[in-house]
Amino acid sequence: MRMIGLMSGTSLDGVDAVMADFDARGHPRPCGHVHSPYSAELATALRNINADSPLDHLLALDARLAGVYAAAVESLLHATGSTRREVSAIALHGQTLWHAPLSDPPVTCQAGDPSRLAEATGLPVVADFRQRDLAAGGVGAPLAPVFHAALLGGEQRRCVVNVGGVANLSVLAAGGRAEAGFDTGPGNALMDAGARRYLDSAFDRDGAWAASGQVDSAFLARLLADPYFQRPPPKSLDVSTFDPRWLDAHAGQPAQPVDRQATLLALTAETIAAAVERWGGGPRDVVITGGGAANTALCRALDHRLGGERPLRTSDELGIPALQVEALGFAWLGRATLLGEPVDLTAITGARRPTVLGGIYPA
Ligand SMILES: Nc1ncnc2c1ncn2[C@@H]1O[C@H](COP(=O)(O)OP(=O)(O)OP(=O)(O)O)[C@@H](O)[C@H]1O
Ligand SMILES: CC(=O)N[C@H]1[C@@H]2OC[C@@H](O2)[C@@H](O)[C@@H]1O[C@H](C)C(=O)O
Repeated sequence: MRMIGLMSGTSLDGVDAVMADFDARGHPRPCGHVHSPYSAELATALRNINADSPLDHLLALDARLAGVYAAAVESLLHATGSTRREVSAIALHGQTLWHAPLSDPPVTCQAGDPSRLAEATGLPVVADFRQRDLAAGGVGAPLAPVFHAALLGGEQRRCVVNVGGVANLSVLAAGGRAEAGFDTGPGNALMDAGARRYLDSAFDRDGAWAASGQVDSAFLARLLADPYFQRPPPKSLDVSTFDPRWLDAHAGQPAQPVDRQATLLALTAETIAAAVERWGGGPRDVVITGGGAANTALCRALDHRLGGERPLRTSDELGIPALQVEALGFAWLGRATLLGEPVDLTAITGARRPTVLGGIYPA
């Protein structure tokens, strides 16, 4: 079976589209990747969504994103020389506009109308993966632990950390089963906001700017006092939880922007390392995926902070490029949906029972 996985995450950098071939045992092999960046205007429109955004504006973005996804699929088909007939379906994460698993009722929304995507591409689309988990009593995220187990699980106990806009951890038991997983806190989003503001750049390449500043330990301690970091799993975040307003609500910010950036990098490294230590369950190796794996200063800080005998590795070293893991993972989830296979997130999201995730929109 050949699937297309589409992931557009909380960094709002664009869409990762991955072609995945599954072997008879259901193991996916990535065989093509394109990244289609969002225009600056679209990224800003998405970033500015809030509780007061008008419904017609949200619906227009929903329709518009479907067009962006359709264009990414066309680019991927072209880049891989594949025809539509070879592809079973597209698995679409969509763009999270809202995620409030603790509100009453719990809600989550991923935009990018799957009906329009099916119509535009002529391919079936599997989408809305998080809704069923919420309906079954789960917190709707992270879903990654189950596909991290399938893609990156091994003989040894292992923690996999994805550093996107938000960071999330998967705890894999020896043999590969996912035994826990949750969002640890900020990933790149706060650092990206600093880079946009002070470097006029989408992100701080290699974390070089942050690495040239001084960590403000007192300010870092105030940020680390946020109760989210101590709360036991299951737990998941909306990107708006740890946003620049959250940061600005803390007194005593470093006077120099570069020191603030250094402190934000330390915050991401510290909250991930503390989560691994507290909930990672005994000796393990740690693998990093997502865009944060390209931030060499962050990897250095995390490796140093973990201080383990085994050095931090990127998923590239296990054969799956860090920027492709999530899109490949959604291809894996989409295949399970097509086959009617329930996914067991009970130990991760707190769902009451395994469910078949997502909806199928026929071609
Ligand atoms: N060379 C690099 N140096 C530093 N940071 C980088 C580099 N390349 C990518 N990044 C970071 O990775 C981010 C994109 O990561 P990724 O695509 O994993 O995020 P995402 O999928 O949007 O997020 P999420 O996992 O939260 O849904 C960029 O916004 C940037 O912060
Ligand atoms: C609601 C939502 O979109 N959550 C994302 C986000 O980005 C990282 C982290 O927060 C994770 O919980 C999740 O994405 C991955 C793919 C997941 O579900 O595992």
